[in-house]
Amino acid sequence: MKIQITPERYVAVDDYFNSLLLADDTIPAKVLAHCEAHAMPAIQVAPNQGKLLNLLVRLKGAKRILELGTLGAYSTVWMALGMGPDGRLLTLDFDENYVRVARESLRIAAVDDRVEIRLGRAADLMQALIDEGAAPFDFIFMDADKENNPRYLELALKLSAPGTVIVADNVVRQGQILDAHSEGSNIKGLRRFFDDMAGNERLSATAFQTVGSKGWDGLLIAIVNG
Ligand SMILES: C[S@@+](CC[C@H](N)C(=O)[O-])C[C@H]1O[C@@H](n2cnc3c(N)ncnc32)[C@H](O)[C@@H]1O
Repeated sequence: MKIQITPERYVAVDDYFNSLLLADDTIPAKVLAHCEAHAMPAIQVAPNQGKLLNLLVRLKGAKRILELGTLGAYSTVWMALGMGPDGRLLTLDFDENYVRVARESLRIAAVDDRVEIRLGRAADLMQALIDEGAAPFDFIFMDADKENNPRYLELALKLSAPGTVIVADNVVRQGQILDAHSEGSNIKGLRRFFDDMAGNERLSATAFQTVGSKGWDGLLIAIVNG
């Protein structure tokens, strides 16, 4: 039998896995429904990627998490549920309307006691954390504008310690990452980000492609070396 590889088939495989493996994850599902009801752009992580973040947080035993790019707090909630009640998560976004929806998401998920949202430009807020001598984070999820990823990496390293895990979303962008001559600011930013990763002895990293409901994209996962 010749198997047809189609976008629909990738989505069907995700649906199959999610129906079995995410069936008990009812809280993030409620948060996603809340985001959809408020017409948030559907640019949040896919459910199986949210679960991956949750598992990575648990594998790491992360108790201090920084997120760049909150949107409706869907990924935030997945990570907050993974770190448990004694963890603290700080998430940054510059869009007041998104933050309003996100605050409600945190209440729906009952994690508002352990998650703080700061409103502003991610780079400015990260610099403020450095200036105030914030303790290192043990997990950093980069999911704001990709144009500034090189700057975010530089700042993230100042907010890290050996063992800090850094995850970055949307690093494939339908394969556009291969376009060395792209004029797109996001692709330029991502390509510089990969160059900076590659040339940095403090980091060990890998990246992989994802397909499914979010199209063809990918994640990068890195650890700060000891
Ligand atoms: C892809 S969405 C985040 C999705 C979210 N992490 C999730 O998976 O549920 C990107 C978010 O980054 C925010 N953003 C973009 N540029 C930013 C910047 N320079 N500073 C702060 N937030 C920014 C946008 O407002 C948007 O909410």
